[in-house]
Amino acid sequence: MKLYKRKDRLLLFGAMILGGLSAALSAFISILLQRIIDAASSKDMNAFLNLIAFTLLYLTVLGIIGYLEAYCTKLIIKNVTKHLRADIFTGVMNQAPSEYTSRNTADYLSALINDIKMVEENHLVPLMLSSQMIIMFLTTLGILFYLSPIVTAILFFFLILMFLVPSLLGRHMQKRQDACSEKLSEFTAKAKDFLNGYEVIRSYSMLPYILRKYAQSNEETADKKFAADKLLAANECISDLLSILSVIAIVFTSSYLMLTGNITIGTLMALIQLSSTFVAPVVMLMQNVPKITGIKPVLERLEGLSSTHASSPGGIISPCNPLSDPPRFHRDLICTNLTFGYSSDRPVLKNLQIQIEAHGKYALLGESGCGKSTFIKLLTGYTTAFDGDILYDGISIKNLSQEHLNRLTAVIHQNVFLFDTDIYENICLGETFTRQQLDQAVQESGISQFLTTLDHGLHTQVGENGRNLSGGQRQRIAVARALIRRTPILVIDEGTSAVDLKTAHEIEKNLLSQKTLTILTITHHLDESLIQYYDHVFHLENGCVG
Ligand SMILES: Nc1ncnc2c1ncn2[C@@H]1O[C@H](COP(=O)(O)OP(=O)(O)OP(=O)(O)O)[C@@H](O)[C@H]1O
Repeated sequence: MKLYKRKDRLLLFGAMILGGLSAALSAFISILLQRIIDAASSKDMNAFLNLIAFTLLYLTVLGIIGYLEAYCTKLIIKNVTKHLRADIFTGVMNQAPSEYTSRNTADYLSALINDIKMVEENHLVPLMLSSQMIIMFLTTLGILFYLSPIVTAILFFFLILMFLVPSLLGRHMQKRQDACSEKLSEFTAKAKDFLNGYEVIRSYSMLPYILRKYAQSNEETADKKFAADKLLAANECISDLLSILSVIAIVFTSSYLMLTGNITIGTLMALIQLSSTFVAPVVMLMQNVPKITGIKPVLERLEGLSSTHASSPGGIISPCNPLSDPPRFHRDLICTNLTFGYSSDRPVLKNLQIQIEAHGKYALLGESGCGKSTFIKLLTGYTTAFDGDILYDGISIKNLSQEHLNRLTAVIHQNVFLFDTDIYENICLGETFTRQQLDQAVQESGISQFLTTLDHGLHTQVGENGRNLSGGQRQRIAVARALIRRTPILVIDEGTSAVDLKTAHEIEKNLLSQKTLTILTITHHLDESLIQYYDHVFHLENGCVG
């Protein structure tokens, strides 16, 4: 994962130059101060008036450079966070299904929101500030040395002390930032779970229990954040103390130098002013370096999720064009000795042998938990980590891209997911279909039966995960979504279970009567009146087909 794209690196360079320029110019205020005081103490009116004009010019230039630098900084933050969000989202969505489901979705949300915020606050901003502070420090050092080498030597002593502190705290800071990011991710998962469970929480009066659990998670998250902040606070306190100490030492030393006639009052004032501009960058660096080093584990985690790292068997899945690119399936789908388990010690499917002829109608029957959905997952490319083989027209699934598989097989799931948009978009899913294709899918899926009751027809909003529709209506959208793509193989995984018996019967009968469609229906029990339409019924028991 590249944190900065080429354009951003140029911008970063520009911002650093401008920041450095602005910092260097700020340091020169001490020289200006020295000249003004010396002109006043020597009663030189001419020099005094010139200095007023110069100061006005100096402030204008400082203001313009300061604004440009701030503008570039904000632009970099915008660009980097935007492309990080894009990279991570693309990476997550391109993971193989088995990899995607191995993590909680809240982990992904936390990476996209919390971790990117952490990168902004603990990497981008401190990095920009640090580079600016380094230039400010070097310029101040040069001026200081020019004014008084003794004072510079004293400041150097404090400087070494100041640099020692962040290097001692850096590793602890890393651990605490990492722990904080993990806790935030856990907290997001819990909050998401509880919010999704709103209805169960209400109907089972479990709010006090949930509030207790939430409070515990909230407290643990706050504690982890506080643990990281405590270390930062200690770091800030030590650096502040050292900076005050160094200013005091400078005031005494330069006053002594003035008492002994070694420097003018203007130089004394300039040295005092410089001591604070010398210390300020060091303090800033002390406070920011641990943040930059501490964010490393978070960056590594984001790297693991980003699109440049994520592995996908078929690469990035691009949408296919249903009109120009018709899929082909003309012989059979064969599973030979198919064995798979989510853990190596507990196989769900054992030496499964199944042959499905093109255009045939098949049913797979089995009790709950016997592995029916797992079988469908394997057919549709969930993972290739199984024994045996799955052959589409003689080609192993391991040699087919995910995109190709998607064009061969459509699944109507029992639990339908709907996007929070209208019915039309939930059917077309971003692809373009003709009016005729859309009408046909709406008709065959049974959507037409309830469409007239909706004010906005196909453009009715379905709400979050389709909450404005009934379970049966949601399932009919899922049927239309699968049908409109005209994939040669259609898998119905209890896909009409939420529809009333009459409608389910009609939809299934209609699908089974389509001659060119290969159908595999997965169910606990089959509608007796439809058995005649099936070429074969498989019985799945203990992971084997009987
Ligand atoms: N992601 C997963 N990780 C671990 N085990 C899983 C996972 N998904 C399913 N299982 C287990 O695999 C077995 C088969 O589950 P599967 O969902 O395939 O059954 P099913 O026949 O479709 O059940 P149902 O008819 O109730 O939907 C079950 O014992 C289940 O606990």
